[in-house]
Amino acid sequence: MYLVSNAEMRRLDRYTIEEVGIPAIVLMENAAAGVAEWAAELTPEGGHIVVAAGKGNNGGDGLAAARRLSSRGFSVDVWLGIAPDRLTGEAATQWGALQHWPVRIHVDDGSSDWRELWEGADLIVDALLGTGLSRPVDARLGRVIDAINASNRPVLAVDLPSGLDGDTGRIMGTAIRARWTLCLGWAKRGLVMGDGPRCAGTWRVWDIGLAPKGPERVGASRVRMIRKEEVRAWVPERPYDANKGHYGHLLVMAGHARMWGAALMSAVSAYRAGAGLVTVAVRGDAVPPWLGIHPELMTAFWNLPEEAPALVEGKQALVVGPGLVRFDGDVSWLKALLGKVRYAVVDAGALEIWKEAIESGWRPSAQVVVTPHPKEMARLTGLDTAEVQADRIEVARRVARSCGCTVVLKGAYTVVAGEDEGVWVNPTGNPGMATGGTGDVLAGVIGSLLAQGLPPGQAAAAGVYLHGLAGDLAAQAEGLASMVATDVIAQLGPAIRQVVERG
Ligand SMILES: NC(=O)C1=CN([C@@H]2O[C@H](COP(=O)(O)OP(=O)(O)OC[C@H]3O[C@@H](n4cnc5c(N)ncnc54)[C@H](O)[C@@H]3O)[C@@H](O)[C@H]2O)[C@H](O)CC1
Ligand SMILES: [K+]
Repeated sequence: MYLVSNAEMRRLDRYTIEEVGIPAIVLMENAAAGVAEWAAELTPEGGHIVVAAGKGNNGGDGLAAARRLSSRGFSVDVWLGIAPDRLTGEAATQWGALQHWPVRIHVDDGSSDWRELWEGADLIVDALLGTGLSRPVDARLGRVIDAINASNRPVLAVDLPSGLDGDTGRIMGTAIRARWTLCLGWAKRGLVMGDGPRCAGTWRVWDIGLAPKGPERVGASRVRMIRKEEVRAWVPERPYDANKGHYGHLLVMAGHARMWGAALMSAVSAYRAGAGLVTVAVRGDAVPPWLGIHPELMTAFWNLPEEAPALVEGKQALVVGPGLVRFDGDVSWLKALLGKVRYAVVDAGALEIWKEAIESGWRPSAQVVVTPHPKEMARLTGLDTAEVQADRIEVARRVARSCGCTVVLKGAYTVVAGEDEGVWVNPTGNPGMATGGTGDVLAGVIGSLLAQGLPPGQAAAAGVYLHGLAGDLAAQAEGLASMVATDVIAQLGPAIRQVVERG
């Protein structure tokens, strides 16, 4: 499923209308059918629905939905934010049609906030502004948006919560806080960035009949949500004659001393995600007692940085960094390491070292997946965290392009940017995953998929999807506040089963 910008959406609409020949009013009717369908599901039978309609096509969608909801037996009020004679195009057509249905109509007087109207609704349909938002919301419309929010009545937003920028997810002055959003045609980027997740509530995409080849034809940039079906196709199969050699050997170079748990969690997660063999590289020369919790793990020993590269020989992939602290000479050590393996995940403690090496002009022969969280990304790019968060997709894409690697920018709606400019956004996961160790788990899962032979983009996208899904299952079992990283590990198996098994 594509995630498009406002400008791309306009091109996609135009392509279907002008080149494919489906009239705009048909698309609007399709949109309205979806809005009416969901609104009807959300409202008690015969309940009271108030539609807030703006002056453009988003308002037109709302007017058409009002008509349909009235026909379905709901009591409908329509509020219009512009003098009716100033409506144009399809919205004007919808206004004309609406006059033949028994709905109560209110036209904005420019001064009141219509508080009582909103407070009396079982459901408010927000059709004030959609992809046409082009400037901050003015005082007049702002007053109404604030009153709708203050009413605390449930809101279903049409296409986008009004006031939210569809490109960036930024609130333009003020914005509707919707409980649900029906996104029309294609998903909009603003839903997964900035304030989008907070303003849009639960959202889904409704097919309004746009031509499926549109994104290719109009040259939409390749930003997509990761779908379960894709992940299913990527996860390696387990034929009856499988042996562990088919599923790769991963080396985990990670935490020691106070952060040994990072190594353990990465390594166990890698096994849970299907790796054939996992070796943990241990500083020192004795097997630490904590490794005994998981006797399926293998160990390799090293003391001096220059001993590290030899350990990766014969392994299909490497995870380096979780819980790792810096030590002298580490730039050349990491360079040597990334010269001896095909695939690597560079995470946490290794990211700074990797940055230094990259800035000196060096490029690894390994295909690298880096997994920064927003703060680490800020350090990598010299931006501040807010700047990273304000433009997650483009920041990730830029680093992927300039460093020649795959970038996983963690956080709500994790972004995966491939070397080839393709971007995936992950729909799974929840705020319960903001707990120590979940990043180590992710590094292990991606490393595992790399060891099993998935190319970096797929390993990263499948990894974040499965990791998030395991987190969702852990949240179901333990609750958002109580779940911990080992709960996520415990749910990796059920998550993979859910993806691999059809249905
Ligand atoms: N085009 C199509 O074929 C389809 C569009 N659909 C829906 O239409 C909207 C986009 O419609 P558009 O008329 O382009 O814009 P809006 O309705 O979002 O905005 C209306 C109007 O408002 C003005 N405006 C911009 N910013 C502000 C502001 N801050 N305050 C007040 N007014 C503002 C601007 O001049 C706009 O012209 C899309 O989201 C869909 O809902 C249908 O789905 C069918 C196909
Ligand atoms: K809207």
